Amino acid sequence: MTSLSLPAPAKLNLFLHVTGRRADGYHDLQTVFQFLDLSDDITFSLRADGDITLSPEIDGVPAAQNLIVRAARLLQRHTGCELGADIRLVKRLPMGGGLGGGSSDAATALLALDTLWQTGLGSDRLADLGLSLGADVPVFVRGFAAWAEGVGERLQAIDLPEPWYVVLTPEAHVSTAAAFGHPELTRNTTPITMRAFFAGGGRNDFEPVVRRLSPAVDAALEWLAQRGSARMTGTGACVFMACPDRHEAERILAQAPAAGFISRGLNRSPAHVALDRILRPHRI
Ligand SMILES: C[C@@](CO)(OP(=O)(O)O)[C@H](O)COP(=O)(O)OP(=O)(O)OC[C@H]1O[C@@H](n2ccc(N)nc2=O)[C@H](O)[C@@H]1O
Ligand SMILES: Nc1ncnc2c1ncn2[C@@H]1O[C@H](COP(=O)(O)OP(=O)(O)O)[C@@H](O)[C@H]1O
Repeated sequence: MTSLSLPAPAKLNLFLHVTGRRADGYHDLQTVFQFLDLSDDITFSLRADGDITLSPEIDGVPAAQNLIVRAARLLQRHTGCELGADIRLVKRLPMGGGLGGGSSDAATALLALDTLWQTGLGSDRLADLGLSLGADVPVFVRGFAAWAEGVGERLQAIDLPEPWYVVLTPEAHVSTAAAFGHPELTRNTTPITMRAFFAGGGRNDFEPVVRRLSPAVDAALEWLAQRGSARMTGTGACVFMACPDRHEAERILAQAPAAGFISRGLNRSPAHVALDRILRPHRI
């Protein structure tokens, strides 16, 4: 195999609790991750000389800081692999919106290059490696919808309904570090059980602080909440609502005062579905 194309899907945090602050300054979380069928697409072509190239570059993100290139370099360093890759990125996921696009791109790079370079780490070790790039990378590497604890690395598969979502993308950039560092963030939410989540429990602890930081997020949440159960994903700025069907999601989006998209919730990452098809084309 000399080249490989894989999607890098978005995620939603169906709820997000901050349950404590750790000695290293990071925060313990409880969350549920589900994937969306909206993805970036990334093509990896083998190079024999060890170079990593990325095109096109993302405006404002130099290639060396792009999580795709950082993931590729990390895998090279970790395995001693002397191969390289030319990488083409089709970016569709809004950035900095709590949809996890950068982490998902990094995870897809780890999965694709582990295959293309035949470094054979597999998803457990890739997930450990990916954690050093970002707290959201492991769930994308593992590829199953998950109940998550710790900083998001302790994952347990969870079987969720796969509804159509309407997702609004208000014009706001909310820095993850600023949201975690906000003096008014609730940092001691009592952990809940999976049963309580399925009974409708859980919220996003970042909503109050992000609504105060961003009038656009506040307005989008207020508008969506008039139509059903609306929530913010991650540290924002995107907000979402599950709908009974695709038609209803389209209808709500058409009336929305902010830009957005509709997308299906998925319990299995499209990156894994695509990789399985490539590696095991004859399996039913
Ligand atoms: C909040 C979540 C929920 O899924 O999503 P996003 O809103 O970013 O999508 C994630 O936990 C975000 O993970 P990620 O975006 O990978 O964060 P990182 O780059 O690892 O961390 C950025 C900064 O946020 C703070 N941080 C992050 C995670 C965490 N559990 N505790 C923290 O205090 C730290 O100050 C860190 O330096
Ligand atoms: N491949 C990438 N795609 C998106 N963002 C990236 C990428 N590589 C690095 N970044 C940086 O990561 C930041 C967070 O991006 P993203 O993962 O889309 O948002 P979030 O963490 O809110 O879900 C971006 O603003 C950008 O500076």
